[in-house]
Amino acid sequence: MIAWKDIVRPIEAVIYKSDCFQQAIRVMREHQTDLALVKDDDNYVGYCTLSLLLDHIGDGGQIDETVTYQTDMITVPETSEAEFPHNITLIVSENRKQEATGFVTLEDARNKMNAYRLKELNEMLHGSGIGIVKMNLHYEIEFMNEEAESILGIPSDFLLLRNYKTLLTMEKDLDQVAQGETMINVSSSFNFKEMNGNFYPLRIDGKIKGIVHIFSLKEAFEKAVQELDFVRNIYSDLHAVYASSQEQIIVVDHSGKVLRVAGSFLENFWGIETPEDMVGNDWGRYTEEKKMEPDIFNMCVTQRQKVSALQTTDLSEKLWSVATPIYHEGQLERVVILLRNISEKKGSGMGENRDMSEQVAEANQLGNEVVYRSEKIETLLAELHRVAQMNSTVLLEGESGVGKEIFANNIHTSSPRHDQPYIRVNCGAIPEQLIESELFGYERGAFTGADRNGKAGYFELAHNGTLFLDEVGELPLNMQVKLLRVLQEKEIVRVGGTETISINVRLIAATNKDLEHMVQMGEFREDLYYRLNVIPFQVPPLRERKEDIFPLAIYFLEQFNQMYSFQKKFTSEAIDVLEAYEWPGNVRELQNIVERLIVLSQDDWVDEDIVVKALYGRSGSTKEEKPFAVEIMPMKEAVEKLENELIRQAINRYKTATKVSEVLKVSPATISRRMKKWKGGGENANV
Ligand SMILES: Nc1ncnc2c1ncn2[C@@H]1O[C@H](COP(=O)(O)OP(=O)(O)OP(=O)(O)O)[C@@H](O)[C@H]1O
Repeated sequence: MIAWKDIVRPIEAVIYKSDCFQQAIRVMREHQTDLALVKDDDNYVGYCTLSLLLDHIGDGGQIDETVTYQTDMITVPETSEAEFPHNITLIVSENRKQEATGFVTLEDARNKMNAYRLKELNEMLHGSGIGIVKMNLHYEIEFMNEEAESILGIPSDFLLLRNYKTLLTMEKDLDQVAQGETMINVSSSFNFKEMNGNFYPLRIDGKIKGIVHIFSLKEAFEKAVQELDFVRNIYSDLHAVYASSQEQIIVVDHSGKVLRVAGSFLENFWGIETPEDMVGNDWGRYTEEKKMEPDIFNMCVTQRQKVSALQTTDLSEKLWSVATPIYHEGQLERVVILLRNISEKKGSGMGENRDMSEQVAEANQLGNEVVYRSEKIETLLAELHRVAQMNSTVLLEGESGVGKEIFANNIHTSSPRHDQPYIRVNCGAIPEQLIESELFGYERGAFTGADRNGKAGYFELAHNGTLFLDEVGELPLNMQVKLLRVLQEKEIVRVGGTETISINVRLIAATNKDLEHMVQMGEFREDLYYRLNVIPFQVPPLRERKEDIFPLAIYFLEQFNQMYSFQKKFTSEAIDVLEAYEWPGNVRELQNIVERLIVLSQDDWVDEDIVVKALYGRSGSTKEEKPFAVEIMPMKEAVEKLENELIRQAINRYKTATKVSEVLKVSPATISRRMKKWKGGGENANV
């Protein structure tokens, strides 16, 4: 605000109402001014100007006559804001004691105000790259800011009062602006500088008094437009990412006001229909209503660090949250809260919908809980549960470590046989010569070293229950014949015995081999294959159900935390890296990695860096070695990075350069060239 005291000048030339013209001339001469204030006793009642005196004499008046004066004058408090009154020419300011402290004519006041404003504008625009030139209606430059000087490359001393119109080269006609037209986005050049800007008519009291040119260097302008475009693209990309993410992102300012809500909105949790309903509200409102507990925002603000927590909502659902504080110059500015719905991670046990911590607790006891979130596993489990009610043989196929055993166990526990024995046999782990006696048992004295009393085999032990033959593809051919016979006749004869024993067993077989291919190669009996393949199920590899990585990682983390008495947590970036990995070793590999991470991490946070190191055998902190992530970089570099990442992932999955080239539809030479480059120490040398 500009106050009157900032623009008035001291009162010096004063005459009295009763003084004559001669006295007025003397006072003005003495103070070298053309204006004197007129006083009546202690009050100022008007002012007398030199032109008034001249008019008086010109009209034949005498100089010894009593002075005449003007009264279009007001008195204002000196601290009030300078605002221009109508029909007034002179303003006198006074202090609290109502003593006059200064005066100013309206015209002077306007000029001073303009000078102030220009100074302020100049300061505001300092470093902004925006130049301002003000010219009068003769196009003479009357003012230019420092930015204009530096853009034009010529000091204002040299340019002031020069004709801007003749200096500037442009296609448009400045006369039109002088007539009131505003010109936007006009290209012009001056002193070899290309500029882009707007011309405005300058109106004072409704009349056009000049022209203002506001401009920036064209290259800076174009760069800004490109940057804006870039930012806009990133913004819409981010929105697309948010929209497809399974996370909820809430940005809260330091005072607790919700600034932004993005991502898959967790409508079920709070009964809030759209993200907009939340923006502008106080975060405390949601915690007061016990929408989520504990209050992750408060935890983050008080602990002044990134925190994570399992939160319960008022509908008893579970969220896994990470709150990250953002500081600016040491002050907390915002907290970014990332929420994941983990209630949807269903446990399979008898179809209930249980949350993560219950699953963990139970699984710790049982160790056979199926943790998942993907549709694929949901469908698979639903089918397994249906099949579990019957007695049919089930064949579980899938890569090593996908969880076949856990699904087999699940069939048993959800079948009517669940309170009967469940026997698991790893066919690949029993020495060949013992397989028969292990499966079917033996009679006393059947062979040297055998138990004196004889022993029941797995089939007998599993009577009325379930027998799970894991790695069934490892059975030698002669055993396959015997197994087939048992399956057909539903009876066994112990080794060394003669008596047939009826058995009622539900068989589940599993393999990570391609049994059909083995049949073609003569390595597996076709008749047994069809016997086993009554109801086949494919357990999909982890890379085809990436949604399961997060719940599984948290599940194993909790298990190992308990085992090692740790309280470690993943950062969300660490989870991102886990989700981006291809997991050739499937869930077993994930389980092993989580254990390694928990043991290796130095503090309570398992971060991105350590995960990258564990998965790729190198540190994530070296820029080139990070797994692919969107970041701002030169396009060429980004393309190469993407190509490297594609090739790396393809190698992880398909192992050979020929297959990789087939999948990526490039020549094998391209792949091997790139691999050579890595080996030579270039990017992704550790792939
Ligand atoms: N969905 C799951 N939820 C919880 N744990 C799982 C899940 N899937 C696999 N696991 C765990 O991962 C490990 C490997 O699983 P499992 O042994 O069942 O795999 P598999 O397919 O039978 O492997 P293989 O073919 O090598 O025998 C086990 O410790 C198992 O408990």
